[in-house]
Amino acid sequence: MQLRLITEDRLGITHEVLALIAQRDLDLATMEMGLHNIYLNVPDLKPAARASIEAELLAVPGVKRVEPLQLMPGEARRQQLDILLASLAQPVFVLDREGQIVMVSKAAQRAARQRNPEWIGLPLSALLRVPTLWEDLRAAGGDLSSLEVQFAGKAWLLYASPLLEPDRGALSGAVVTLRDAAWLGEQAAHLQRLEPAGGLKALLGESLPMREMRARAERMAAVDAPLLILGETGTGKELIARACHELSPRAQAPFLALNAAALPESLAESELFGYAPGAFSGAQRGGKPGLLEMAHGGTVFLDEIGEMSLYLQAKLLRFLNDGSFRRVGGEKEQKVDVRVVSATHRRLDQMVARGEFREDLYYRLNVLNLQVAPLRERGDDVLLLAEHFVERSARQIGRLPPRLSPAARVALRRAPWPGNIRQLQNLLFRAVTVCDKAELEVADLDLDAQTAQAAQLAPAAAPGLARAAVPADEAEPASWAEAVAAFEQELLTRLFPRYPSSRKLAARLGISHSVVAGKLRRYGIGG
Ligand SMILES: Nc1ncnc2c1ncn2[C@@H]1O[C@H](COP(=O)(O)OP(=O)(O)OP(=O)(O)O)[C@@H](O)[C@H]1O
Repeated sequence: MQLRLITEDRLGITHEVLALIAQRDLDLATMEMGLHNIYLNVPDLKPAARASIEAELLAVPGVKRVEPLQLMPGEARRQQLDILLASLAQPVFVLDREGQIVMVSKAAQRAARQRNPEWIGLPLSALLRVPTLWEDLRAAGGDLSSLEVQFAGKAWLLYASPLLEPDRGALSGAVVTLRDAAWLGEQAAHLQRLEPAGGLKALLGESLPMREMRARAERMAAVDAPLLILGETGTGKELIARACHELSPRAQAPFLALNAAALPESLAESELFGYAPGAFSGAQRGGKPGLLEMAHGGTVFLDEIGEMSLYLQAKLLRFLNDGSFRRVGGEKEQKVDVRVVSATHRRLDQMVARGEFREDLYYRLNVLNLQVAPLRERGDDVLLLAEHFVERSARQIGRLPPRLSPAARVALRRAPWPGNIRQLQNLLFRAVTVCDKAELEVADLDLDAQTAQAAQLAPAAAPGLARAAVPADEAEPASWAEAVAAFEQELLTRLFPRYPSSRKLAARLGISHSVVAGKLRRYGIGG
């Protein structure tokens, strides 16, 4: 039987309690002390004898209360620790000051498929076959992160935190956690998910192109094949890719995105395929898994695929052909199961014709495809989205959402939106944060010169929205020359944000620089 004595803080009280137990000829298995507490484990004490010993203990000066106890505090702590070690999802090892294992999580045993491995007392360096592990850990003050090691036949990343002596701060051991590529993938997916997921419901819009696109996306999400999403910049291609992942059987595994245009070739390669130990000088000694490994079982979204170098295109093609690849600087073939969803604002078919994109890769990526309509072809979705963004921006900064004046609605509806939904979203966020009026006027919208001009060029002003809702491209041109001018202006307005100089535009369109410069001046594009 176990007892807890609540006592005063009096010198000699413990001796008197021990003497009393000894007088009764009882065997004391363990005893623990705390402030105002004495814990006794007396196995031979029978419940029937409890009342009499309690009376004797209470007679000791300073003993205030005596209670039965389920578990001694040390035993309770050990049980809690066992539960903790069993609940950790990753292999965890607690090391002593010699780098020897003193505690192990159940996940480590599960990973190694061993029920009662004899690891306690073994140096972790021997188990992980990294002879210098403890020296390296000590040199790093017990603090190491993402060192690649082999354990139970697969690669893990090792993270260590120091255990320090309370007074001297010297290293008294370390807690070492092993994390696999899938865990890293989940973390990266959380970090990449800037907006709450919401499947196809997150894709607002009731226009015919949007309804058709959602229906098609729903069908394609379920088919486990590469998907290519085509559409202008800012039309929601990434949102659609996420929605397709969430609706697919891979929804529980990570969705990881790489923007091929945002990184130089070598960085994009190591991000996507990872690198092997010692691949670069200065890189982490143990190598690093890439997005493909981290997204195993899930989806990798390759944005701006049209910007991918020919070298990376070849490497990606090989992966799409047989699911295998090598890390940068690595010898070993890796095999993973990942669905590739890619997107571009470029005409890949034309790039193929010009030899800028591999034809074989184009067909591999384009097994399924989705075409996303630009905002100017989505009719009244502009207003629906505008109200949504006004509401959301107001909520974010904690103010009441302003109304859109009728004239502001007409202007929004007529603008060509070369940057599509992203442009609309940014413009309204700016307007809602800068202007504190209850109604946003056209002037508050800060439509840039091109957008404002195009809004004015659109069909005659209408009092209601019904007439104003006619898209600019459906208006009857007065003459051939006006139609050509409208086309040129629309094309240059749309391309200018991506090729923001007459030289870049001329190179993109394959015409002379002076012709482009003249037209930009004529249409007042780019200042
Ligand atoms: N239908 C929609 N409903 C609500 N928000 C949308 C919709 N489409 C896009 N958005 C929002 O617009 C912004 C741009 O979308 P996204 O990044 O998906 O476009 P994108 O086509 O991938 O752009 P880029 O070509 O530049 O990579 C995001 O903030 C997204 O949440």
